[in-house]
Amino acid sequence: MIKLDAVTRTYGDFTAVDEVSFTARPGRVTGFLGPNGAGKSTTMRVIVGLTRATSGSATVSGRRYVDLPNPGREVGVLLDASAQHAGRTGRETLTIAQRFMGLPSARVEEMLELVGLTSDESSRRVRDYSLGMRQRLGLATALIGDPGVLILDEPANGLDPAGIRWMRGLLRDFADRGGTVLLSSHLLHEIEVVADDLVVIGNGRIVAQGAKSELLASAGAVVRTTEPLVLAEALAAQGVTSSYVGEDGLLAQANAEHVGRTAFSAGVAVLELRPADGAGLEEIFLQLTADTQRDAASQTPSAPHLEGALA
Ligand SMILES: Nc1ncnc2c1ncn2[C@@H]1O[C@H](COP(=O)(O)OP(=O)(O)OP(=O)(O)O)[C@@H](O)[C@H]1O
Repeated sequence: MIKLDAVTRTYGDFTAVDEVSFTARPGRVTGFLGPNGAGKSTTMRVIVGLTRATSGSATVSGRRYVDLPNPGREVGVLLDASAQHAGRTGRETLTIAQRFMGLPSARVEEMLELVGLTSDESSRRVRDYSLGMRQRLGLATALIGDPGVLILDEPANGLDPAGIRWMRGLLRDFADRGGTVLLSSHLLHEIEVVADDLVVIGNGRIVAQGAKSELLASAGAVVRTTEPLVLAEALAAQGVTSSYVGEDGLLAQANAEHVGRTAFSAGVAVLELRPADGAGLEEIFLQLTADTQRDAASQTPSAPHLEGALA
């Protein structure tokens, strides 16, 4: 379990992380989402003691990371795959971790096999690794101590599609065996597929958190119609907010049946109608973080207010 209680980190008069509280639970994959510069990495660095919190507390398995006697046995950490020692081979990197944690030497081969690094690759120096190979090595280092908690910052970065699928299975399996996974990613589809819980951060503050299923269910329905403006007005007359998605689409804050009946009453032809949960994380993400996005084009007009929906 990872528990954050009102963690704040300031740099001068800039607040990078602002009173962040959440819990990542055993048996669940918690997806940590937010736009560039939102404070994800800083929060993760605070959890593992690489950055000091200005105030608030973060614990892993009930203790501060720095107080864990053999942290690698409790928490597997992959924050920056490029930060690994470039002059060592992959095998050397793992061997050092294995010795440091007092593990049997067989763990090195097991981990190489687990992450799919061949014998030839493991003998190359890390400086000659591709980004995907570095990620695999980073995951192997995170997992070698057989920890119960994983903290991974953008682990899918650089992985090919097969690698992403493999990692998804690995994380799912880890959580299903009772492990706790905290995972940040810009790949919203990945998070949507693998995460059980979501924590969304914008400008250093949590804007939503809760079970993914609840968060997505709160997204309403996506409807494609010949006359989105007419339908948006008909929905607004019933107090239902909606926002435009694409040229002829609306994301409405009501269930699909309600939207269908409203469209029928308004005489609008419906081309497609579905609950937003199939398509929705990107839309929800953009709406929740609309005030904090740096790219105005990514904002949807009249974004409904989901903020704090599950916080
Ligand atoms: N050492 C530092 N000194 C000053 N500002 C910092 C420092 N470290 C982080 N920040 C600032 O804190 C904010 C949060 O950065 P952080 O790296 O946590 O964001 P992020 O959500 O991980 O972003 P990204 O998705 O781009 O990786 C940014 O504005 C960043 O510039």
